[in-house]
Formats: sequence, C-alpha cells, structure tokens
Amino acid sequence: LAAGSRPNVGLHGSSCYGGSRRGARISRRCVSTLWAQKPGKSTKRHPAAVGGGGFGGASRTHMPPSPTNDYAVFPRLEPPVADTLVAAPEDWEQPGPLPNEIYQRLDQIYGLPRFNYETSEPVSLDELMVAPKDPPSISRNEFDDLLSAATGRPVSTPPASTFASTPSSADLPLDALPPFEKFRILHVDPLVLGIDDFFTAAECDRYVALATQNQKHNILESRSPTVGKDAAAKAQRTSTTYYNHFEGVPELMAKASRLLGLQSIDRWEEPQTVRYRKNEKFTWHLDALGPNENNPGLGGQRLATLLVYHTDLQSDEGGATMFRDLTGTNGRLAVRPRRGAALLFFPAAGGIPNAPFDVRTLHCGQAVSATSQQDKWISQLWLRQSSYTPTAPPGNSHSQATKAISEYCANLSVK
Ligand SMILES: O=C(O)CCC(=O)C(=O)O
Ligand SMILES: [Fe+2]
Repeated sequence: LAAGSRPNVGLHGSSCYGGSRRGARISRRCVSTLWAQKPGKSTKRHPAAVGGGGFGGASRTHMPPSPTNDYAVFPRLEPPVADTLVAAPEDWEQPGPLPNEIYQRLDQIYGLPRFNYETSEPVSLDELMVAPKDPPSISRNEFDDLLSAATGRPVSTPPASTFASTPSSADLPLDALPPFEKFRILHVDPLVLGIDDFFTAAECDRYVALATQNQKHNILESRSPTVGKDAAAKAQRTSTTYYNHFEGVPELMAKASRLLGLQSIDRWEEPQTVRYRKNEKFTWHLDALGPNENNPGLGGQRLATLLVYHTDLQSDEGGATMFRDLTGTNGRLAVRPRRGAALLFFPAAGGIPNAPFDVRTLHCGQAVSATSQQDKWISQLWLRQSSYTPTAPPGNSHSQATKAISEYCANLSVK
C-alpha cells in the first residue's frame, strides 16, 4: 500500500459490518463467512503485491539482499493474500472499549472466547473447558513449498507427531484484575491491538531494573542473534534478551492471562525482557515457529505475541514495532514505544488458508536512532497452543509463580 492510502474498511464488502461505530454488532455467521471467504475470489491486483515475488508463488523475482530492501528475504504478499488485509478505521485507533466484532474475531479466528471477560459474568463449565484452536493443518510438502518460497531456498521438514495437550491445573485468582478498557485497534485483519496503561510506570521501572541487575535476580542474559526464532527467517537481532523467571514477573503473567481470558499461565513461554541500545534492531521476521522449532510435544506453535513497552521513544528516535504489509494512520503500521502500553497480535492464525502461520504479520523492531536519548526496553510473552515446558533460566517453571501471582491478585483485591 502506498503511504497514506487506506483500503476500504468494509470487511470484504460485507453488509454485516457495523460501520465505524464502536460496539456495533455482527452476527457469528458473518464472521464465519469472512473467515471462510479468505483469498482466492478476487482477481484485483493489490498495490502492495505489484512487483513480483510472492509467498508460496511459483514465479519469484530474486532481489539482491540489502539492508534497505524490505523484500530481500520475505517476498511481497501475493495478490490474493494482500487482498485479505483490512486496515482499522481511523477513529478505532483512539483508546476505548473493543467493539463486539473484534471480540467475535478474537473468539472465532484466534480461539479466545474469554478475551477481556467481564468479571461479573458467570463463567460456564463449557467455556472453562474450551480447547485452544489449532492453526489450519497443512501437508508437509505444502509447508516445505511455502517455506522455500518465503526463504528462497529449499526446505525439508522432519515429520511431525500429534500435539500432546496437557490440561492446566492452576487455578489463579485472576478475576481480581478488572477488564482492560483502553484498546486501540491498530489493524483489523490480521488483528493488531494496542492496550494503553497495561503497565504502570512503576512496573515498567521495576522490569528494567530486574534486567539491569540480572545477576542479582538470577536472570539469564543472551545476545544470541536469533533467539527463539526460526533460522529460516534469517532474522537478525542485535539487542540483548533477558529471560525472566515466571515468579519474578507476576504482574505480567497475571495481566497477560487476564487479558486473553486464560485460566492458567501454563501455555506461556519464558517471559523475555529486551533492551535495544542506540542503533540496535531486530530485522523483518515472523514470530511463528518454523518446522525445526515447532515441536508439538513442547507446546506447539506460537499463537499470540504480547509485548509491553517500558520506555517512551519519540517519533524521531526510532524503535517502532513495524509491520511491513499493514497500513496504519500514516502509511505503514509503525507502533511507537509508549511506556506502559502493550501490543498484541497473532503470528499463527488467520492469513492464508491451510498455512501454519500468518505471513501478513511480518514485523521488525526498527533500529533505535543514533541520537535517541534513551534505550528501548520491552517485555514479551508468546502464547503456545498447549502447555509449554520452559528451559530458561535453568529451573524456571510456571508452578513456581503461583504464589507470587496469587499475592499480586490478593493485594489488588484489598485496594
Ligand atoms: O522490539 C520490537 O518492537 C519487536 C520485537 C520482536 O518482534 C520480537 O522480539 O519478536
Ligand atoms: Fe517478533
């Protein structure tokens, strides 16, 4: 999309869309229709797709890799995929409650029926028992073709076994937290949400201090260039990652789980706090795991990415989280770090049918400018399909955090 242009917001021209009024309703049937109606129908060429390349496409124009070439590793979206993009109406970027159609999407596309649930609402046993949705299945050969097209080199995936989903046992008093109210809808399809005041300033300060005093807090520091990412994505990270113990970050675990309406924290990966100094960045990548990392026995695919910004960066200081193919109010969607704000998106649901991840969520951590007055600090969490077994720092476990989370919730209740 050209900078400043905005596609029609009507969801594929569907009459079930409630316009830009918050709280407008659409029926479940309409959402399913949208979902079923994904690529393939339209022959219209999308501006973002002109110029060749294409994920999964047969014809590929290889461009020489260069640091400024956004399409060097990941080809442009193919027209039918680009046609599925739905930007947010401008006024939805102002903080406020979520419209019903966004809750419907969270339920039906992303498998989160209890997202930001009202505390007064009685929760039925059915809802408590709801299983996470698996991303659409795909054959191994199809997957290899898609990945080869995206990375420009042959890929061969080892055979996958079936998912072993362990039901959660933890019973955390997360209802003590009120629902969140300040949502910014940054993109509709794929869904990208901002949440203002997710963390207090004091919480942001504490998380930065935890990482900077990492030895005292037994936090693992890593400068590996591709931490937790599929090597096929060739992602380059120059920032520093700190692996937190779950029990050291009860606010993050409680708020993240409360937001997504989860009953336990068992599906979250190790929390990571990341520091970007001047000129540091993380190039274009997908958070979804590739075949070599996506071990079904260890939690399966990454379904959600939640990121909290601990520092404010001005627009000339860089450090934005940028989505290559999504459009925001001023051209390409770029989320500027604002202290205490959270960002939520879904790396492995939606997008192209029968693909195991949503290629449209390609994003980067833009370099912090050489003149920035301060470092960029974030904490991040990834939600897996099923229970995840943490490996870092050594000895980390979900169950160790139960006491700290319960205490945090209890303190909120007495306030
Ligand atoms: O730093 C950012 O804004 C994004 C980081 C990111 O995408 C990642 O670590 O996977
Ligand atoms: Fe990422």
